[in-house]
Amino acid sequence: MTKSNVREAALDVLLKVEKNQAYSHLLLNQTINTHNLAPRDTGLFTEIVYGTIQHQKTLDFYLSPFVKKPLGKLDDWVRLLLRLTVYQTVYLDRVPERAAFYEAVQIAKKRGHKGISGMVNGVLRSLQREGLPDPDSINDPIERMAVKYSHPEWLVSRWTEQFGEERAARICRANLEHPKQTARVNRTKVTVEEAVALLEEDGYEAEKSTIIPDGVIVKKGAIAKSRAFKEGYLSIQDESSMLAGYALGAEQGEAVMDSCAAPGGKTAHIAETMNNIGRLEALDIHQHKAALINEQKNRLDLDLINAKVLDARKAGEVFEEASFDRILVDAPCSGLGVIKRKPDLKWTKSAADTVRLGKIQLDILQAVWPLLRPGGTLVYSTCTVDRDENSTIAASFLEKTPDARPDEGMRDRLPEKLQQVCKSGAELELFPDDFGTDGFYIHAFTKMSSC
Ligand SMILES: C[S@@+](CC[C@H](N)C(=O)[O-])C[C@H]1O[C@@H](n2cnc3c(N)ncnc32)[C@H](O)[C@@H]1O
Repeated sequence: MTKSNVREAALDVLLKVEKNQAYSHLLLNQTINTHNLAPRDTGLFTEIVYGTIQHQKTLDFYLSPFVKKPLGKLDDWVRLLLRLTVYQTVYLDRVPERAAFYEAVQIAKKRGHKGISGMVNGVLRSLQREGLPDPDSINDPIERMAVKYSHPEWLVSRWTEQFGEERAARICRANLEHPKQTARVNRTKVTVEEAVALLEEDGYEAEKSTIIPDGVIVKKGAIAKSRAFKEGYLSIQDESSMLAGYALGAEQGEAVMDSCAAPGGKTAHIAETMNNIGRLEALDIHQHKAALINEQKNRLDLDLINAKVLDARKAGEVFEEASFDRILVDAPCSGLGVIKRKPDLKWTKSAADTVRLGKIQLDILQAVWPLLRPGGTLVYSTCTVDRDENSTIAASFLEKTPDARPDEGMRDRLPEKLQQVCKSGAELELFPDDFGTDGFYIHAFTKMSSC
Protein backbone atom coordinates (compact mmCIF):
# COMPACT_ATOMS: atom_id res chain seq x y z
CA MET A 1 0.00 0.00 0.00
CA THR A 2 1.33 3.49 -0.85
CA LYS A 3 1.59 6.24 1.75
CA SER A 4 -1.26 8.08 0.04
CA ASN A 5 -3.49 5.01 0.42
CA VAL A 6 -2.55 4.82 4.09
CA ARG A 7 -3.77 8.41 4.49
CA GLU A 8 -6.94 7.69 2.54
CA ALA A 9 -7.60 4.62 4.70
CA ALA A 10 -7.06 6.81 7.78
CA LEU A 11 -9.49 9.39 6.38
CA ASP A 12 -12.12 6.68 5.83
CA VAL A 13 -11.80 5.43 9.40
CA LEU A 14 -12.00 8.98 10.78
CA LEU A 15 -15.14 9.61 8.73
CA LYS A 16 -16.77 6.45 10.04
CA VAL A 17 -15.84 7.30 13.62
CA GLU A 18 -17.35 10.76 13.25
CA LYS A 19 -20.49 9.73 11.37
CA ASN A 20 -21.43 6.51 13.11
CA GLN A 21 -19.84 7.23 16.43
CA ALA A 22 -18.10 3.90 15.86
CA TYR A 23 -15.22 3.04 18.19
CA SER A 24 -11.90 3.84 16.57
CA HIS A 25 -10.04 0.82 18.00
CA LEU A 26 -12.54 -1.63 16.50
CA LEU A 27 -12.55 0.06 13.09
CA LEU A 28 -8.80 0.32 13.13
CA ASN A 29 -8.32 -3.42 13.59
CA GLN A 30 -10.93 -4.17 10.92
CA THR A 31 -9.24 -1.85 8.40
CA ILE A 32 -5.77 -3.24 9.14
CA ASN A 33 -7.11 -6.74 8.43
CA THR A 34 -9.27 -5.93 5.38
CA HIS A 35 -6.58 -3.79 3.70
CA ASN A 36 -3.90 -6.26 4.70
CA LEU A 37 -1.70 -3.37 5.82
CA ALA A 38 1.99 -4.14 6.06
CA PRO A 39 3.46 -3.71 9.56
CA ARG A 40 5.42 -0.59 8.54
CA ASP A 41 2.19 1.04 7.23
CA THR A 42 0.14 -0.09 10.23
CA GLY A 43 2.25 2.14 12.48
CA LEU A 44 1.69 5.31 10.43
CA PHE A 45 -1.99 4.49 9.85
CA THR A 46 -2.70 3.91 13.55
CA GLU A 47 -0.73 7.00 14.50
CA ILE A 48 -2.67 9.22 12.09
CA VAL A 49 -6.10 7.91 13.17
CA TYR A 50 -5.50 8.06 16.94
CA GLY A 51 -3.43 11.23 16.80
CA THR A 52 -6.00 13.14 14.75
CA ILE A 53 -8.83 12.14 17.10
CA GLN A 54 -6.70 12.77 20.18
CA HIS A 55 -5.57 16.27 19.11
CA GLN A 56 -8.66 17.41 17.22
CA LYS A 57 -9.51 20.45 19.33
CA THR A 58 -5.97 21.81 19.11
CA LEU A 59 -5.87 21.07 15.37
CA ASP A 60 -9.13 22.97 14.83
CA PHE A 61 -7.69 25.91 16.74
CA TYR A 62 -4.66 25.88 14.42
CA LEU A 63 -6.81 25.64 11.30
CA SER A 64 -9.69 28.02 12.00
CA PRO A 65 -7.92 31.37 11.26
CA PHE A 66 -7.15 30.09 7.77
CA VAL A 67 -10.55 28.69 6.80
CA LYS A 68 -13.15 31.25 5.73
CA LYS A 69 -16.20 29.50 7.16
CA PRO A 70 -16.53 27.79 10.54
CA LEU A 71 -14.83 24.38 10.42
CA GLY A 72 -18.12 22.70 11.35
CA LYS A 73 -19.65 23.96 8.09
CA LEU A 74 -17.06 22.22 5.90
CA ASP A 75 -17.86 18.81 4.44
CA ASP A 76 -16.82 16.21 7.02
CA TRP A 77 -14.16 14.68 4.75
CA VAL A 78 -12.58 18.08 4.01
CA ARG A 79 -12.39 19.02 7.71
CA LEU A 80 -10.93 15.62 8.56
CA LEU A 81 -8.43 15.77 5.69
CA LEU A 82 -7.20 19.16 6.92
CA ARG A 83 -7.00 17.88 10.49
CA LEU A 84 -5.07 14.75 9.64
CA THR A 85 -2.64 16.67 7.43
CA VAL A 86 -1.87 19.27 10.07
CA TYR A 87 -1.60 16.50 12.65
CA GLN A 88 1.19 14.86 10.65
CA THR A 89 3.14 18.05 10.11
CA VAL A 90 2.90 19.26 13.72
CA TYR A 91 3.20 16.02 15.69
CA LEU A 92 5.07 13.49 13.51
CA ASP A 93 8.79 14.06 13.00
CA ARG A 94 9.16 11.46 10.30
CA VAL A 95 6.58 12.98 7.90
CA PRO A 96 7.97 15.82 5.76
CA GLU A 97 5.55 18.74 5.51
CA ARG A 98 5.94 18.85 1.73
CA ALA A 99 4.86 15.22 1.36
CA ALA A 100 1.86 15.57 3.70
CA PHE A 101 0.61 18.71 1.87
CA TYR A 102 1.06 17.12 -1.55
CA GLU A 103 -0.87 13.99 -0.51
CA ALA A 104 -3.67 16.09 0.97
CA VAL A 105 -4.14 18.02 -2.27
CA GLN A 106 -4.07 14.78 -4.29
CA ILE A 107 -6.76 13.24 -2.05
CA ALA A 108 -8.84 16.43 -2.28
CA LYS A 109 -8.58 16.35 -6.11
CA LYS A 110 -9.70 12.75 -6.17
CA ARG A 111 -12.66 13.22 -3.82
CA GLY A 112 -13.88 16.70 -4.59
CA HIS A 113 -14.06 19.33 -7.30
CA LYS A 114 -11.19 21.62 -8.25
CA GLY A 115 -12.35 24.38 -5.93
CA ILE A 116 -11.97 22.12 -2.92
CA SER A 117 -8.45 21.00 -3.73
CA GLY A 118 -7.56 24.68 -4.28
CA MET A 119 -9.06 25.58 -0.91
CA VAL A 120 -7.16 22.75 0.86
CA ASN A 121 -3.95 23.86 -0.81
CA GLY A 122 -4.58 27.52 0.12
CA VAL A 123 -5.33 26.74 3.79
CA LEU A 124 -2.23 24.59 4.19
CA ARG A 125 0.03 27.10 2.44
CA SER A 126 -1.29 30.00 4.58
CA LEU A 127 -0.73 28.01 7.74
CA GLN A 128 2.80 27.21 6.58
CA ARG A 129 3.49 30.87 5.81
CA GLU A 130 1.93 32.46 8.88
CA GLY A 131 2.69 29.77 11.48
CA LEU A 132 0.53 28.17 14.16
CA PRO A 133 -1.56 30.37 16.44
CA ASP A 134 -0.60 30.07 20.12
CA PRO A 135 -3.21 28.58 22.54
CA ASP A 136 -1.57 30.54 25.37
CA SER A 137 -3.11 33.66 23.82
CA ILE A 138 -6.56 32.46 24.98
CA ASN A 139 -7.70 34.41 28.05
CA ASP A 140 -10.26 32.09 29.57
CA PRO A 141 -8.33 29.44 31.62
CA ILE A 142 -10.76 26.58 30.93
CA GLU A 143 -10.88 27.25 27.20
CA ARG A 144 -7.09 27.65 27.15
CA MET A 145 -6.52 24.28 28.84
CA ALA A 146 -9.16 22.64 26.63
CA VAL A 147 -7.48 23.90 23.43
CA LYS A 148 -3.91 23.37 24.56
CA TYR A 149 -4.48 19.76 25.64
CA SER A 150 -7.35 18.99 23.26
CA HIS A 151 -10.15 18.08 25.65
CA PRO A 152 -13.80 19.22 25.67
CA GLU A 153 -14.43 22.24 27.86
CA TRP A 154 -17.09 20.50 29.98
CA LEU A 155 -14.54 17.88 30.99
CA VAL A 156 -11.77 20.37 31.77
CA SER A 157 -14.19 22.42 33.78
CA ARG A 158 -15.40 19.35 35.66
CA TRP A 159 -11.91 18.06 36.45
CA THR A 160 -10.83 21.54 37.55
CA GLU A 161 -13.80 21.65 39.93
CA GLN A 162 -13.27 18.11 41.21
CA PHE A 163 -9.47 17.93 41.42
CA GLY A 164 -8.12 21.49 41.08
CA GLU A 165 -6.53 23.24 38.10
CA GLU A 166 -3.08 21.71 38.45
CA ARG A 167 -4.30 18.11 38.61
CA ALA A 168 -6.77 18.71 35.75
CA ALA A 169 -3.90 19.92 33.54
CA ARG A 170 -1.77 16.92 34.51
CA ILE A 171 -4.61 14.51 33.66
CA CYS A 172 -5.13 16.17 30.27
CA ARG A 173 -1.40 16.10 29.47
CA ALA A 174 -1.10 12.45 30.50
CA ASN A 175 -4.06 11.56 28.28
CA LEU A 176 -2.05 12.72 25.26
CA GLU A 177 0.82 10.33 25.95
CA HIS A 178 1.23 7.05 24.12
CA PRO A 179 -0.19 4.21 26.23
CA LYS A 180 2.23 1.57 27.48
CA GLN A 181 1.84 -1.94 26.11
CA THR A 182 1.47 -4.11 29.18
CA ALA A 183 0.60 -7.68 30.06
CA ARG A 184 -0.12 -9.70 33.19
CA VAL A 185 1.69 -12.97 33.75
CA ASN A 186 -0.39 -16.08 34.40
CA ARG A 187 1.34 -17.16 37.57
CA THR A 188 -0.28 -20.60 37.49
CA LYS A 189 1.96 -21.35 34.50
CA VAL A 190 5.15 -19.23 34.63
CA THR A 191 7.02 -16.63 36.65
CA VAL A 192 7.45 -13.03 35.45
CA GLU A 193 11.14 -13.73 34.80
CA GLU A 194 10.29 -16.74 32.63
CA ALA A 195 7.69 -14.79 30.65
CA VAL A 196 10.12 -11.91 30.02
CA ALA A 197 12.85 -14.36 28.96
CA LEU A 198 10.51 -16.11 26.52
CA LEU A 199 9.43 -12.80 24.98
CA GLU A 200 13.05 -11.72 24.57
CA GLU A 201 13.99 -15.05 23.05
CA ASP A 202 11.33 -14.36 20.41
CA GLY A 203 12.69 -10.90 19.60
CA TYR A 204 10.40 -8.80 21.80
CA GLU A 205 11.71 -5.95 23.92
CA ALA A 206 10.20 -6.68 27.33
CA GLU A 207 10.83 -5.88 30.97
CA LYS A 208 9.22 -6.31 34.38
CA SER A 209 6.74 -3.65 35.45
CA THR A 210 8.18 -1.33 38.07
CA ILE A 211 4.85 -1.04 39.91
CA ILE A 212 3.06 -4.40 39.56
CA PRO A 213 4.68 -7.71 40.56
CA ASP A 214 2.80 -9.71 37.88
CA GLY A 215 3.15 -7.03 35.19
CA VAL A 216 5.30 -6.95 32.07
CA ILE A 217 5.96 -3.97 29.80
CA VAL A 218 6.47 -4.78 26.14
CA LYS A 219 8.25 -1.99 24.29
CA LYS A 220 8.56 -3.61 20.90
CA GLY A 221 6.37 -6.27 19.24
CA ALA A 222 2.64 -7.06 19.36
CA ILE A 223 1.87 -9.08 22.51
CA ALA A 224 -1.15 -10.85 20.99
CA LYS A 225 1.08 -12.41 18.34
CA SER A 226 3.66 -13.73 20.79
CA ARG A 227 4.25 -17.37 21.66
CA ALA A 228 3.93 -16.45 25.35
CA PHE A 229 0.42 -15.08 24.73
CA LYS A 230 -0.68 -18.05 22.63
CA GLU A 231 0.62 -20.48 25.28
CA GLY A 232 -1.56 -18.74 27.88
CA TYR A 233 1.34 -17.27 29.86
CA LEU A 234 0.19 -13.67 29.37
CA SER A 235 -2.96 -11.54 29.23
CA ILE A 236 -3.03 -8.06 27.77
CA GLN A 237 -4.09 -5.72 30.56
CA ASP A 238 -3.24 -2.23 31.76
CA GLU A 239 -1.33 -2.12 35.03
CA SER A 240 -4.17 -0.16 36.66
CA SER A 241 -6.67 -2.92 35.88
CA MET A 242 -4.40 -5.46 37.54
CA LEU A 243 -5.01 -3.64 40.83
CA ALA A 244 -8.60 -4.84 41.18
CA GLY A 245 -7.38 -8.44 41.56
CA TYR A 246 -4.89 -7.44 44.26
CA ALA A 247 -7.49 -5.33 46.07
CA LEU A 248 -9.93 -8.24 46.13
CA GLY A 249 -7.26 -10.59 47.52
CA ALA A 250 -9.09 -13.82 46.63
CA GLU A 251 -7.47 -16.97 47.95
CA GLN A 252 -7.35 -20.61 46.95
CA GLY A 253 -10.56 -22.48 47.84
CA GLU A 254 -12.79 -19.43 48.28
CA ALA A 255 -16.18 -18.69 46.65
CA VAL A 256 -15.88 -15.54 44.52
CA MET A 257 -18.19 -13.62 42.20
CA ASP A 258 -17.07 -11.28 39.43
CA SER A 259 -20.36 -9.53 38.75
CA CYS A 260 -19.45 -7.53 35.59
CA ALA A 261 -16.84 -9.80 34.15
CA ALA A 262 -16.54 -9.59 30.34
CA PRO A 263 -14.20 -9.76 28.52
CA GLY A 264 -12.74 -11.52 31.56
CA GLY A 265 -9.40 -9.78 32.16
CA LYS A 266 -9.96 -9.39 35.90
CA THR A 267 -11.79 -12.74 36.19
CA ALA A 268 -8.68 -14.46 34.87
CA HIS A 269 -6.46 -12.54 37.29
CA ILE A 270 -8.69 -13.58 40.21
CA ALA A 271 -8.57 -17.22 39.04
CA GLU A 272 -4.76 -16.97 38.91
CA THR A 273 -4.55 -15.56 42.46
CA MET A 274 -6.81 -18.47 43.55
CA ASN A 275 -4.39 -20.88 41.87
CA ASN A 276 -7.32 -22.16 39.83
CA ILE A 277 -8.86 -23.75 42.94
CA GLY A 278 -12.22 -22.77 44.42
CA ARG A 279 -15.42 -21.34 42.93
CA LEU A 280 -15.50 -18.37 40.58
CA GLU A 281 -18.77 -17.17 39.07
CA ALA A 282 -18.26 -14.66 36.24
CA LEU A 283 -21.42 -12.79 35.22
CA ASP A 284 -22.09 -10.48 32.34
CA ILE A 285 -25.33 -9.09 31.03
CA HIS A 286 -24.44 -9.65 27.36
CA GLN A 287 -24.51 -13.09 25.76
CA HIS A 288 -21.81 -12.30 23.17
CA LYS A 289 -19.53 -10.92 25.86
CA ALA A 290 -19.83 -14.00 28.06
CA ALA A 291 -18.26 -15.93 25.18
CA LEU A 292 -15.18 -13.72 25.53
CA ILE A 293 -14.80 -14.82 29.16
CA ASN A 294 -14.75 -18.45 28.00
CA GLU A 295 -12.07 -17.61 25.44
CA GLN A 296 -9.83 -16.37 28.27
CA LYS A 297 -10.69 -19.37 30.41
CA ASN A 298 -9.66 -21.78 27.63
CA ARG A 299 -6.53 -19.93 26.51
CA LEU A 300 -5.25 -19.60 30.08
CA ASP A 301 -6.42 -23.05 31.29
CA LEU A 302 -8.37 -21.58 34.19
CA ASP A 303 -11.19 -24.07 34.42
CA LEU A 304 -12.66 -22.88 37.72
CA ILE A 305 -14.19 -19.90 35.88
CA ASN A 306 -17.92 -20.35 35.39
CA ALA A 307 -19.21 -17.76 32.89
CA LYS A 308 -22.93 -16.90 33.12
CA VAL A 309 -25.11 -14.52 31.16
CA LEU A 310 -26.90 -12.66 33.93
CA ASP A 311 -27.85 -9.11 34.89
CA ALA A 312 -25.98 -8.60 38.18
CA ARG A 313 -29.00 -6.66 39.45
CA LYS A 314 -30.87 -9.99 39.38
CA ALA A 315 -28.08 -12.10 40.87
CA GLY A 316 -30.19 -12.57 44.00
CA GLU A 317 -32.63 -14.70 41.96
CA VAL A 318 -29.87 -17.18 41.12
CA PHE A 319 -27.41 -17.24 44.03
CA GLU A 320 -27.97 -17.76 47.73
CA GLU A 321 -27.57 -15.05 50.31
CA ALA A 322 -24.18 -14.88 52.05
CA SER A 323 -22.73 -17.50 49.70
CA PHE A 324 -19.63 -15.61 48.53
CA ASP A 325 -16.39 -14.77 50.35
CA ARG A 326 -15.55 -12.02 47.89
CA ILE A 327 -17.34 -10.08 45.17
CA LEU A 328 -15.87 -7.82 42.51
CA VAL A 329 -18.08 -5.14 40.95
CA ASP A 330 -15.94 -3.82 38.09
CA ALA A 331 -18.84 -1.69 37.01
CA PRO A 332 -19.85 -0.30 33.60
CA CYS A 333 -18.59 3.30 33.61
CA SER A 334 -17.90 6.33 31.43
CA GLY A 335 -14.31 5.17 30.82
CA LEU A 336 -12.82 8.64 31.27
CA GLY A 337 -9.67 7.03 32.69
CA VAL A 338 -8.79 5.32 29.40
CA ILE A 339 -8.78 8.34 27.07
CA LYS A 340 -5.11 7.68 26.29
CA ARG A 341 -6.13 4.38 24.65
CA LYS A 342 -9.58 5.35 23.38
CA PRO A 343 -9.46 9.06 22.53
CA ASP A 344 -12.95 9.07 20.99
CA LEU A 345 -14.38 8.72 24.51
CA LYS A 346 -13.62 12.33 25.38
CA TRP A 347 -15.67 13.55 22.40
CA THR A 348 -18.60 11.15 22.79
CA LYS A 349 -19.21 10.99 26.56
CA SER A 350 -21.19 13.63 28.40
CA ALA A 351 -21.93 14.63 31.98
CA ALA A 352 -25.31 12.89 31.62
CA ASP A 353 -23.50 9.58 31.00
CA THR A 354 -21.72 9.80 34.33
CA VAL A 355 -25.05 10.27 36.13
CA ARG A 356 -26.77 7.44 34.23
CA LEU A 357 -23.86 5.04 34.77
CA GLY A 358 -23.43 6.03 38.40
CA LYS A 359 -27.01 4.95 39.04
CA ILE A 360 -26.41 1.54 37.42
CA GLN A 361 -23.24 1.14 39.51
CA LEU A 362 -25.13 1.79 42.73
CA ASP A 363 -27.96 -0.58 41.72
CA ILE A 364 -25.44 -3.38 41.06
CA LEU A 365 -23.63 -2.78 44.36
CA GLN A 366 -26.87 -2.95 46.31
CA ALA A 367 -28.13 -6.01 44.43
CA VAL A 368 -25.05 -8.17 44.98
CA TRP A 369 -24.34 -7.08 48.58
CA PRO A 370 -26.75 -9.62 50.21
CA LEU A 371 -24.81 -12.41 48.47
CA LEU A 372 -21.63 -11.57 50.40
CA ARG A 373 -21.04 -13.44 53.66
CA PRO A 374 -20.46 -11.47 56.88
CA GLY A 375 -16.76 -10.65 57.12
CA GLY A 376 -16.45 -10.92 53.31
CA THR A 377 -14.97 -8.31 50.96
CA LEU A 378 -16.59 -6.44 48.09
CA VAL A 379 -14.46 -4.40 45.72
CA TYR A 380 -16.08 -1.70 43.61
CA SER A 381 -13.89 -0.54 40.71
CA THR A 382 -14.15 1.55 37.56
CA CYS A 383 -11.80 2.80 34.85
CA THR A 384 -13.06 6.35 35.08
CA VAL A 385 -11.75 9.56 36.59
CA ASP A 386 -14.93 11.19 37.77
CA ARG A 387 -16.37 11.80 41.21
CA ASP A 388 -20.01 11.57 40.16
CA GLU A 389 -19.20 7.95 39.65
CA ASN A 390 -16.54 6.56 42.05
CA SER A 391 -16.43 8.35 45.43
CA THR A 392 -19.99 9.72 45.22
CA ILE A 393 -21.35 6.25 44.50
CA ALA A 394 -19.20 4.68 47.22
CA ALA A 395 -20.49 7.25 49.75
CA SER A 396 -24.08 6.69 48.67
CA PHE A 397 -23.64 2.92 48.96
CA LEU A 398 -22.24 3.24 52.49
CA GLU A 399 -25.11 5.50 53.50
CA LYS A 400 -27.75 3.11 52.19
CA THR A 401 -26.11 -0.09 53.49
CA PRO A 402 -26.00 -0.26 57.30
CA ASP A 403 -23.84 -3.41 57.47
CA ALA A 404 -21.21 -2.11 55.01
CA ARG A 405 -17.93 -0.57 56.21
CA PRO A 406 -14.91 0.65 54.28
CA ASP A 407 -12.40 -2.22 54.19
CA GLU A 408 -9.36 -0.42 55.55
CA GLY A 409 -7.18 -3.45 54.91
CA MET A 410 -7.40 -3.02 51.13
CA ARG A 411 -4.34 -0.76 50.87
CA ASP A 412 -2.09 -3.43 52.39
CA ARG A 413 -3.06 -5.88 49.65
CA LEU A 414 -1.89 -3.52 46.89
CA PRO A 415 1.66 -3.42 45.50
CA GLU A 416 3.86 -1.10 47.57
CA LYS A 417 4.13 1.86 45.20
CA LEU A 418 0.36 2.03 44.83
CA GLN A 419 -0.11 2.07 48.60
CA GLN A 420 1.54 5.49 48.63
CA VAL A 421 -1.17 7.10 46.49
CA CYS A 422 -4.22 5.59 48.25
CA LYS A 423 -6.74 8.11 49.57
CA SER A 424 -7.39 5.87 52.60
CA GLY A 425 -6.95 2.24 53.60
CA ALA A 426 -10.08 1.41 51.60
CA GLU A 427 -9.91 3.77 48.61
CA LEU A 428 -7.61 4.35 45.64
CA GLU A 429 -8.17 7.12 43.11
CA LEU A 430 -5.48 6.50 40.50
CA PHE A 431 -4.86 9.26 37.95
CA PRO A 432 -3.30 8.70 34.53
CA ASP A 433 -0.42 10.99 35.48
CA ASP A 434 0.51 9.07 38.66
CA PHE A 435 2.38 6.17 37.03
CA GLY A 436 1.53 6.50 33.32
CA THR A 437 -1.26 3.89 33.62
CA ASP A 438 -4.93 4.39 32.80
CA GLY A 439 -7.02 6.20 35.39
CA PHE A 440 -8.69 3.77 37.81
CA TYR A 441 -10.79 3.76 40.96
CA ILE A 442 -11.12 1.21 43.75
CA HIS A 443 -13.19 1.24 46.92
CA ALA A 444 -13.31 -1.89 49.10
CA PHE A 445 -16.07 -2.69 51.59
CA THR A 446 -16.42 -5.34 54.25
CA LYS A 447 -19.63 -6.75 55.70
CA MET A 448 -20.21 -6.48 59.43
CA SER A 449 -21.35 -9.61 61.25
CA SER A 450 -24.82 -9.20 62.72
CA CYS A 451 -24.44 -10.22 66.36
C1 LIG B 1 -15.86 -2.40 32.87
S1 LIG B 1 -16.50 -3.69 31.95
C2 LIG B 1 -15.82 -5.07 32.77
C3 LIG B 1 -14.41 -5.39 32.39
C4 LIG B 1 -13.95 -6.71 32.99
N1 LIG B 1 -14.13 -6.75 34.42
C5 LIG B 1 -12.52 -7.03 32.64
O1 LIG B 1 -11.63 -6.76 33.43
O2 LIG B 1 -12.30 -7.59 31.56
C6 LIG B 1 -18.15 -3.75 32.51
C7 LIG B 1 -18.91 -4.97 32.02
O3 LIG B 1 -20.15 -4.96 32.71
C8 LIG B 1 -21.13 -5.50 31.87
N2 LIG B 1 -22.43 -5.08 32.42
C9 LIG B 1 -23.10 -3.92 32.25
N3 LIG B 1 -24.22 -3.90 32.98
C10 LIG B 1 -24.27 -5.10 33.62
C11 LIG B 1 -25.19 -5.69 34.52
N4 LIG B 1 -26.30 -5.05 34.90
N5 LIG B 1 -24.92 -6.94 34.97
C12 LIG B 1 -23.81 -7.61 34.58
N6 LIG B 1 -22.91 -7.10 33.72
C13 LIG B 1 -23.14 -5.86 33.27
C14 LIG B 1 -20.77 -4.97 30.49
O4 LIG B 1 -21.29 -5.81 29.49
C15 LIG B 1 -19.24 -4.99 30.54
O5 LIG B 1 -18.75 -6.14 29.95
